[in-house]
Amino acid sequence: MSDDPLPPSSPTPAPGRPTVRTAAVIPAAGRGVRLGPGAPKALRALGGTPMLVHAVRAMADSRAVSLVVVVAPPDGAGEVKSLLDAHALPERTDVLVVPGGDSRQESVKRGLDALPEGYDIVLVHDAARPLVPVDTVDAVVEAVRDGAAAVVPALPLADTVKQVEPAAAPGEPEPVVATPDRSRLRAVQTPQGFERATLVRAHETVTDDVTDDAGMVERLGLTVVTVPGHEEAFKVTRPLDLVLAEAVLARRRLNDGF
Ligand SMILES: Nc1ccn([C@@H]2O[C@H](COP(=O)(O)OP(=O)(O)OP(=O)(O)O)[C@@H](O)[C@H]2O)c(=O)n1
Ligand SMILES: C[C@](O)(CO)[C@H](O)COP(=O)(O)O
Repeated sequence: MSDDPLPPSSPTPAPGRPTVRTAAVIPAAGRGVRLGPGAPKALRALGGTPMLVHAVRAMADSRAVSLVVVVAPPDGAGEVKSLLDAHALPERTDVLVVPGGDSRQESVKRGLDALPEGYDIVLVHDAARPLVPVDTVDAVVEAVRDGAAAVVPALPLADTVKQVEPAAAPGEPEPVVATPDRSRLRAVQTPQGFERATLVRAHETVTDDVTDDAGMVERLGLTVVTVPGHEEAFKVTRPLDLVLAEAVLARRRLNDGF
């Protein structure tokens, strides 16, 4: 099994600013149905190393992050713990493993419930985004440190987006009802960063199905801000994404000389 050395990292707190501790919650309890049959997605190999290990390292590579809470498949917490014990992480990073739930939202909530006191900034990062660069992680942390309640990495869209009505019956066409102004749309990634109290309140208050944590904060009526996302922070969702992730990793290894 390949076990790459850790790349160097990132931001030091501005002089005179109190150190605010940051934890990352990694929801990794999904099955990965869209990726096809196999082990739970987070445990599948990317460059010979489980995707989850890449994601944990991506968080731990940021000097801002001192605790990573991994939310494991419900019956797989022991396996995930052994897996992480077997891979190198920076000594400054503590890791907790907790069992997840039936939805991403529930898994994140379980991770939040396990967070010890003393962490005032929380990142939520999909295990399915194993290749997010450390600069993106640091930009999110910086924006929360600068006072934002919630921060998302965001990219402009390459495709035009259509809003459709559901098909009248399976196999029937979906009528297009609108073409939103693309210049004002963004595809958002993770890690998303939050003041801990805001994220906890969102998860205690919002009960409807929202596909990202920042969306839950929006439901509280609070402002979410963006920082530039990164193409390599894409989510491994379908089989082609895994091919792309392997190619990105191979290019990095070539550039890094190993
Ligand atoms: N019950 C769940 C469902 C999802 N996730 C996590 O949420 C992240 C984003 O979800 P997604 O990419 O949709 O993963 P899956 O739910 O595994 O994918 P699919 O919908 O194809 O099954 C992933 O890291 C996934 O492990 C989770 O922790 N708990
Ligand atoms: C959180 C997220 O990755 C932001 O783009 C996304 O909403 C997760 O969606 P999924 O369908 O649960 O993968």
